[in-house]
Amino acid sequence: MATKLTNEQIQEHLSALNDGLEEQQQWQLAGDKITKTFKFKGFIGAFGWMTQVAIWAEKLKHHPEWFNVYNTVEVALTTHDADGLSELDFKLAQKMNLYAKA
Ligand SMILES: C[C@H](O)[C@H](O)[C@H]1CNC2=NC(N)=NC(=O)C2=N1
Repeated sequence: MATKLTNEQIQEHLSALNDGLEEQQQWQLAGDKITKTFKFKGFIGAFGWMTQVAIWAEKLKHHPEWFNVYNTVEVALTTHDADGLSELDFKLAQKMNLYAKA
């Protein structure tokens, strides 16, 4: 079962996650969630990325909240079982960044 991170741990993880990313591409802390909007080349770009992420989400047993319109995917990550953010949110966020680059 995932453990809820402290505010200090969240700040550390967030800095590491956003390291080297332009401001537009950074994850934001929004209450008990981290959020980011991803843009792709068209719907197939967006949906292809979602498919890759979905396979990872199943592996991690950790699933995103997301909303897709055409080439845009709005993502919010949180750990429902922990009632806050856990390591798993940052693991999944890292994978999302990685697949968005490829
Ligand atoms: C049993 C199963 O692993 C849990 O219900 C998982 C599934 N996916 C999950 N995803 C997210 N985002 N938070 C959870 O607490 C969570 N729990």
